[in-house]
Amino acid sequence: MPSLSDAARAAIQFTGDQHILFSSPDLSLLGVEQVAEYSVRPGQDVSDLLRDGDGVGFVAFPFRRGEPVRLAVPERTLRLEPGCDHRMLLDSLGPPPKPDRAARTYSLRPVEQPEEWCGNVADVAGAVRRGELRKAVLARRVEVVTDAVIQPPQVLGRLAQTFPGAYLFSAFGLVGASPELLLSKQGRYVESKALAGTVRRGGDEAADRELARWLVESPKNQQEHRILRDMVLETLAPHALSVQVAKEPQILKLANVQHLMTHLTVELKPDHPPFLELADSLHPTPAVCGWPRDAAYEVIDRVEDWDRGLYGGALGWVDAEDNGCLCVTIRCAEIDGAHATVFAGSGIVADSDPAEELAETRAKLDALLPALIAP
Ligand SMILES: C=C(O[C@@H]1C=C(C(=O)O)C=C[C@H]1O)C(=O)O
Repeated sequence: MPSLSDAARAAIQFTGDQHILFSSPDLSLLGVEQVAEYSVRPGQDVSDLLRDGDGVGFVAFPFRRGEPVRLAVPERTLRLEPGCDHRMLLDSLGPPPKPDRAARTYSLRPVEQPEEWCGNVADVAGAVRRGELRKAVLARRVEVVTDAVIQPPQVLGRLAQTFPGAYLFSAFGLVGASPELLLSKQGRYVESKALAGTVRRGGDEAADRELARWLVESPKNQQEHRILRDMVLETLAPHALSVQVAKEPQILKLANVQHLMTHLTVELKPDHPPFLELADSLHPTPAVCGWPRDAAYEVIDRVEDWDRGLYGGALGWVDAEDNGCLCVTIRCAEIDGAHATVFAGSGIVADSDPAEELAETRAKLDALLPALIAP
């Protein structure tokens, strides 16, 4: 297995926790040294900005369409190609600077009161039953307060252990391990791994299989998934020479939950739009917003009195040759010193049960909380 060069190690040591990192199972990128940050429009040609650095930029779409997309261009980007264990990058960050002292206390506080959030779920399910929209994704937050600084590299290291197949990121003030691929592009080929429909894990293989079968046979989850699958397919189809997609969703099994997943591979027409523009046409998908998009935004505005910021957005990289990879910005936390805010959302359709949706967000939060509060 190839290892990092000494120069790369030195660069990483040099940047301490100023690094910006995005890691997929087959490629890890670590941006180092003076990161220039720009606000860009998704249709903008960013290749000149990228060439001011070394040809790669880290990108974050906020949840809200129309808000500027953030592009951070590092002077140097370290790449680990397929075959490398992306955890090597994290390991090579070395032990994070020792906190003044170990954390002794942790407190967790749901920012949205669970009863109120459940009331909103019932309200939105009613709107779906009345035909105002087909699906909306409602989110909630948990605040973590501890008595020592939370170290992003440490959190990332724990997430990498628990979620080895995830898109890991530590960038733009967020740390997370997303299971969902909005879009990746290599030359004329794009891929998307759309997730919607969730069930918890069981205690053993047999229980997992039983729960997965329930998920596959659940009309409510199939409907949530179908809305997403159709939208992704219909958005990419006009640009496609060919599309490969299975008729039925697969099960994606994570450490905390199982999802329905549709994996699409598309060969683009030669005159296809650039990567960020294609990603923008998908974003935000019904996995994090709902459908129709405008009606879902309206419902979210009505019941959520906070700004999702980058949560529910898309995060990843783009290069000067118009290749790139963006995951859906979920299963993540905003870290600020000894304070973190963790996000989780859930797709609401006509027969959503508030208590079940609340339990689903709890299972999703389980992806992050142990990594933040591990002693
Ligand atoms: C919105 C989130 O997750 C999304 C919602 C899902 C669902 O409702 O079943 C499943 C996967 C994700 O696309 C989140 O984790 O915050």
